[in-house]
Amino acid sequence: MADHVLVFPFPLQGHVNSMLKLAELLSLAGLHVTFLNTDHNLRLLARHSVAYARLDRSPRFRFRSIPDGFEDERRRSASRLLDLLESLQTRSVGPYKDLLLDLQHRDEDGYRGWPALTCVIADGIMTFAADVAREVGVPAMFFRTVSACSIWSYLCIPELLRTGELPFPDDADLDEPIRNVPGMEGFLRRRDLSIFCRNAKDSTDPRLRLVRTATADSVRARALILNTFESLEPCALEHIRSRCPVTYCIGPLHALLRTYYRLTSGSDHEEVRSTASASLWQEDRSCMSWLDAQPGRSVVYVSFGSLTVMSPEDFTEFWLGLVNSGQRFLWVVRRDLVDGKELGEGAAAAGATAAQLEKATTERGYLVEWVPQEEVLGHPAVGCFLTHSGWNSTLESLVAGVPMLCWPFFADQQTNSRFVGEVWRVGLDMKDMHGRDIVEKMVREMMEGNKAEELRTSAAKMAEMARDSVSSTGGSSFTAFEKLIQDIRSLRP
Ligand SMILES: O=c1ccn([C@@H]2O[C@H](COP(=O)(O)OP(=O)(O)O[C@H]3O[C@H](CO)[C@@H](O)[C@H](O)[C@H]3O)[C@@H](O)[C@H]2O)c(=O)[nH]1
Ligand SMILES: C[C@H]1CC[C@@H]2C(C(=O)O)=CO[C@@H](O)[C@@H]21
Repeated sequence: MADHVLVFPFPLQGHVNSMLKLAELLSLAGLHVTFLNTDHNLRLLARHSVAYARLDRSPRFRFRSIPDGFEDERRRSASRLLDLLESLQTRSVGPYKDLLLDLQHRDEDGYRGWPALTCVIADGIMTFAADVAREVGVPAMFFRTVSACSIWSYLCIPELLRTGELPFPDDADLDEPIRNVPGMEGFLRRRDLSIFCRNAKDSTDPRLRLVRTATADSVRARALILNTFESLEPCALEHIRSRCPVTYCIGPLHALLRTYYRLTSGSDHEEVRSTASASLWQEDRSCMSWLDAQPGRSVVYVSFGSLTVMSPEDFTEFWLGLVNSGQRFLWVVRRDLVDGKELGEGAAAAGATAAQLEKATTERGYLVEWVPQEEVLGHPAVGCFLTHSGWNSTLESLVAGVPMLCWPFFADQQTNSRFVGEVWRVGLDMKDMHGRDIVEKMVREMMEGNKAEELRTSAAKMAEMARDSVSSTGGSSFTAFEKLIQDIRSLRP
């Protein structure tokens, strides 16, 4: 008898990336998988993702979509996250329930031989997705796309509020240590809690409430699945397990997927990095040829993920800092990276210095709108990653052994970057710092001299730990994934 899982990510790039990898893994392990997108994202995936093209032909995999309730085709940007969630909860919930009811029966929709739904794996930020599944009699598990350290800090929000550590006073010293996140007492400062905590004036702040309640609900699930590995976050995981004993750590998912490709194809699949891409935007592959022409470890790869927005001033300061550092750089400049501007206007915002910047960029830099990031990080020319510390980017950099310079924007990123700098020691944390001189100084530290060598050595060790965790001979994530499959199979009605 076969099993069938519906995987439903929150419809943003960072969530779709990891959950599509999870979905592909489930299918490689022999399960039937329905991957649920919003109509908007399915159109983008179908146009731009290499993984989509391959998976859509696979007999055990199918894509389905429902409306997200937004009328327009504009990007689902950081400023619209709460509206997007609200719209999913109110307008998409009907079509979602209808789909689940359909999938409870076999052979619907012409898919002969497809088994009835065994379980739903929903993004933990969408509590309603599991509620509806249970309502129609389908068991549900949660997948959280963020780090265990940030999840644990979110679980401590009630205690931070109770003890008065939250909200921060108006004139808060952001370097003040945080005392009520057990296990992080020695190094977590106010500034390392999510910006959602920093910005909250009281406990009713909507973003604070979202991460607090969604996280509390995620750990009440029958199982929680995380894209991390045991040896990376042992302390946070121990605390999370005190609330949610069945927590599967199966990351880094992109590395586990490579293990499975090797096992199922019998060869060391060289194309894996590109075939796994779940991009919602067109990847500009010309950057790979540009990288081919650069010396080993000479390039600073710069990307702030899919949601970060920065002021024209910060954009200019980053650009000047990179140019003044004298290093080569490859920079992902999304159309909507610079606040309220289109690509090109950001450059214009540099004002009088634009010509100077452009000349230096032509000599040493390369600006693109979107790249195949896993491949870029795996390229020998890349020496460090200037990142916003999104969890996928962090894991991709860890696996590639590339040291990180962190400039977090929001959500889990403030906490991730502290771990990169202080706990894992595989990079430097530049949070809350601004200005060309800082950028120049820190980029130089990352790329030249003793510090750079130290960071490379610890990044290489960390990469080895990550690879060990996905090894088919007893790796913790590999083993946890096998247990997860057994758990899912045991749910069959
Ligand atoms: O040019 C690019 C730039 C990025 N990526 C990929 O896009 C993903 C970006 O994900 P992430 O690094 O996690 O950043 P965000 O897009 O900002 O992700 C959101 O979702 C993550 C998972 O929940 C959170 O950790 C972040 O804080 C949140 O902003 C990664 O897999 C990258 O490989 C590309 O493929 N090409
Ligand atoms: C919807 C955004 C706010 C919190 C979400 C999140 C998480 O904690 O799961 C991380 O990054 C953002 O994409 C999500």
